[in-house]
Amino acid sequence: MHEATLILPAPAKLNLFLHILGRRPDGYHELQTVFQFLDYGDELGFRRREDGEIRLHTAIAGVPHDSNLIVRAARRLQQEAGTELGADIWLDKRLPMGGGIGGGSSDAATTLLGLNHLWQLGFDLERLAALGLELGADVPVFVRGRAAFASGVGEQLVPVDLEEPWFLVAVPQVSVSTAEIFCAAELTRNTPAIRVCGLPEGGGHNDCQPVVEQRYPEVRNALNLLNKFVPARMTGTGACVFGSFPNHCDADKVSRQLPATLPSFVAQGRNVSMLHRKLEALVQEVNA
Ligand SMILES: C[C@](O)(CO)[C@H](O)COP(=O)(O)OP(=O)(O)OC[C@H]1O[C@@H](n2ccc(N)nc2=O)[C@H](O)[C@@H]1O
Ligand SMILES: Nc1ncnc2c1ncn2[C@@H]1O[C@H](COP(=O)(O)OP(=O)(O)OP(=O)(O)O)[C@@H](O)[C@H]1O
Repeated sequence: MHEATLILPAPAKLNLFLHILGRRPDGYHELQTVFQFLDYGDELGFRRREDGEIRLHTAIAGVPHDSNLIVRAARRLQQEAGTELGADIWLDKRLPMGGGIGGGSSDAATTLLGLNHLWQLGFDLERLAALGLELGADVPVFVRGRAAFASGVGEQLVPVDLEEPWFLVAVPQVSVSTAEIFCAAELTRNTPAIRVCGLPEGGGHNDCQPVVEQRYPEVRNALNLLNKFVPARMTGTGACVFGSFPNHCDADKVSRQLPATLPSFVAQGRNVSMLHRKLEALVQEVNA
């Protein structure tokens, strides 16, 4: 990482609710959700190469180099731009995999924006979000960097201005496959569409939660534990569960009461992604 010339965050997201409205003929699900970013995430380092090679120097156990979303995002951007430049990339992985907090998708988005900057491509967010959607349904929101009400398969985004509470995120020690939950016969797919963009009255619900609770006792236990202190909900297709607090101190107090078998972290909800804050600061530095 110390050889990197550009270091950027890849923040986590929460799905504050997740309604499944139906299934499309291609198997993807129509959904409605609200995404908010956390001020906690992975960190990526980049350095330009002149020989066109894309080299990720940090391995993730179980993910081959060429399947890593970081490498796939870099190659896709390279191809789209027709550039002969390449990159060395380093990753400080902090987000749990299969946690429903979007780690892989956020890494991909940071790669698209980071290399767009490093290679001076000048692609706008619209174009980068379209490339991101080819890599995963959750990538566009990370590319756009604004808390959003999402519909379609998660790619139709309307920015929303939410409160920015502190969240306690508990991390059950299990990885949940998004595809497995969306394929589940018992998943309900008939929540009526809400018409106003934002949080529904009562905060909505997560249709994936009952399915995951049934199949993964670790997630059920985490919800039971957290529910003793605060109304708890699962994010995305799990495994992480969260509750919100008005300040850091209250969230921290509860986190210290959770058993050692259930790791957790405290982070603030953010309407503007840390990635975009950092890139805007870089651009201002250059212009100063
Ligand atoms: C559950 C969410 O995390 C909510 O933010 C996302 O919708 C999932 O986004 P993601 O992890 O980027 O998902 P992808 O990598 O595109 O898809 C993983 C798998 O989830 C299923 N999938 C995903 C999104 C969607 N709207 N409908 C689906 O049915 C598909 O079976 C797909 O094979
Ligand atoms: N850079 C990466 N970081 C994490 N996972 C990656 C990466 N590249 C590829 N993957 C693969 O993607 C899978 C999903 O990872 P991810 O951490 O994004 O899950 P998630 O938090 O459940 O995502 P989402 O909320 O988008 O469903 C992993 O199990 C892994 O096989």
